[in-house]
Amino acid sequence: MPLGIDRSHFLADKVKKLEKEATTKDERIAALETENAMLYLKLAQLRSMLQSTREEVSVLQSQYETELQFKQSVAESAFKFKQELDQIRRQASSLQKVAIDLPQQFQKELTNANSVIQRQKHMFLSQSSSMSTLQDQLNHLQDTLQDITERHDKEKKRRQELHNILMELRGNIRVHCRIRPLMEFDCGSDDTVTFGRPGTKSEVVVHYVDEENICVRTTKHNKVFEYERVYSPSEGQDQVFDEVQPMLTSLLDGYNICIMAYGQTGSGKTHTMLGSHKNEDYNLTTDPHPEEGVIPRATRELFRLISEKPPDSYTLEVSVVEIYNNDIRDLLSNDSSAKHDVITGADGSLNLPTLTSKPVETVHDVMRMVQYGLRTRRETATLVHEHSSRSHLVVSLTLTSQAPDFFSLNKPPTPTQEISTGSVGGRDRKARPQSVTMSSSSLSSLVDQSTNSRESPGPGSTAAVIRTKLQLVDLAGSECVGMSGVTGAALREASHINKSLSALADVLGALAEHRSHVPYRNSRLTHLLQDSIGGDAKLLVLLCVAPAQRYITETSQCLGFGQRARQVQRGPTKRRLPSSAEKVGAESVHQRPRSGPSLGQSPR
Ligand SMILES: Nc1ncnc2c1ncn2[C@@H]1O[C@H](COP(=O)(O)OP(=O)(O)OP(=O)(O)O)[C@@H](O)[C@H]1O
Repeated sequence: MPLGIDRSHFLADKVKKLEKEATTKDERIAALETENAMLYLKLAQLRSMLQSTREEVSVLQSQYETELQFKQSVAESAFKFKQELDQIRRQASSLQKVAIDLPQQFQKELTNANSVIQRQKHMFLSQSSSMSTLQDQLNHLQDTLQDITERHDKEKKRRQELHNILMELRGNIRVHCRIRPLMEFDCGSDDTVTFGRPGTKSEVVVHYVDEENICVRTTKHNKVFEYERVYSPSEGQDQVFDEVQPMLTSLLDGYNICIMAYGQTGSGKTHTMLGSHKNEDYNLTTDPHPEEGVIPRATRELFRLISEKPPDSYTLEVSVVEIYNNDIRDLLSNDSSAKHDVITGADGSLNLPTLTSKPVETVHDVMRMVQYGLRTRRETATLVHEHSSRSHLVVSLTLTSQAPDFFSLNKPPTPTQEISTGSVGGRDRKARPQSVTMSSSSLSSLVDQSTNSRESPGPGSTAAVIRTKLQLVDLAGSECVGMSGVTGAALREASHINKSLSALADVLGALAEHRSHVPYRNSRLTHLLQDSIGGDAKLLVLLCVAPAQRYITETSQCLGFGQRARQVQRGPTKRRLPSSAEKVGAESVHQRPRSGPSLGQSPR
């Protein structure tokens, strides 16, 4: 083969091949381009699908996230619930345990409580048995105490009775002592702020110890005084009168009675005997008043006792006398300045023949008479207090029994007493013998007035007349002239008061020491009260004391006076008897030596 032909062939072939290949390729390209377009389309479709898918995915994503969150929160809640559940389970299981233990524990505690109750019950039973033993012992002790108290009271009463009998047998003077409360005027010129303070003049130095003892306590000494009865400052008028009351029955039994208040000025004598100055006119009423004193109370009691007796069997008369500057003045007389004197009768009896004596029928009558007398009684305002009594006041109540059967109305006489009767209203001295034996000098005049005014029982009547007298004495107060600050006439009064009171003390001293001479006549006071002091009246001295230091000298003197009075022994008190009266009256001077020297040696 030639090289040029072959090569063109080859090239033609080749071109042809290439052309074929190119056509194939073009076809291929067209196909590919179609395919590519298709693919683009598809791609677009796919893209839009992708887009929507993406959106869906995003929605789903967000849903998923929401769900995831929800799931998470559910999971969290579930976890929490689980935890709570676990806790509840745990609690339930512990509760279960407790529930299981509880009955056992309860049972245990119940058992314990039962045993405690049993123990307590046992203790209670043993305690209540010891309590009841103690209660029994207490009851027993209380019974014993009550028994002892009753026995003590009985013994005390018995002792008091025996003491009283002994006193009566000896003829002792009963002495009571009343301590008044501290009053504003006890300060004197001191500052009232220091009222009652220790170291001041109003300091309380007089102390109530018990019903029978009083103590004076100062920086220098302590001294105890004993009396039949001591009244504390808190005891009132009624308590004082409770002690006085039994004496009044004696008056109806035929004994003379004298109650005398003694003490320094301002110590409460007038308060005790009449009542408080604060009560207008000392309470001149018929009705009882809590503050009224011994005089209205005694009068009321006398009328009460009389009301228990047959009508008209007793009559009462009153006389009111003052001893002022050693003169006796009749405060019921129209002429109260007239002086009266004690007259000694032929039989030795004492009389005040000129004295006024008024019949009385009610307490009001008596108090009206006393009031009348008080209006003229001398009073002066002193530095101690504004109503200082400047005279001794003696209110006498004379009781006349007109009972024909006196002794059936009263106690039977003792064998030593002589009984006879006299004709009432007769002029024969034997017909009115009791009047002569009266301790007061006013008696004779009273006898004359009353016997004359009485309706006489017919001739041959055997009616007995018996007179007894109640003397109620409010003494003027002893006073320290410096302290009371009186001058001029008042100083003279004070001097008379002090003199008469010291005469009274001298009489008691002489009686107590059984001296042969008893100086009754040294003063009108002692002369007037001679029969009551040295004679046979039942005599009660009411000492009145103020508690303040400023009066210590006067108080000590007063308490000493009381001690001296207690030592006086006058022999048995004599009962008034209708027939023996004159005899007793005539003998009164001579009989006294039997009871002790003091009784027989009164100077007449
Ligand atoms: N126990 C008492 N309770 C209350 N007040 C009392 C008591 N005792 C006395 N008094 C009062 O003290 C004052 C003086 O008393 P009272 O006038 O009785 O004294 P007195 O001793 O009679 O004096 P004088 O001797 O100067 O007349 C009065 O205001 C009185 O009311």
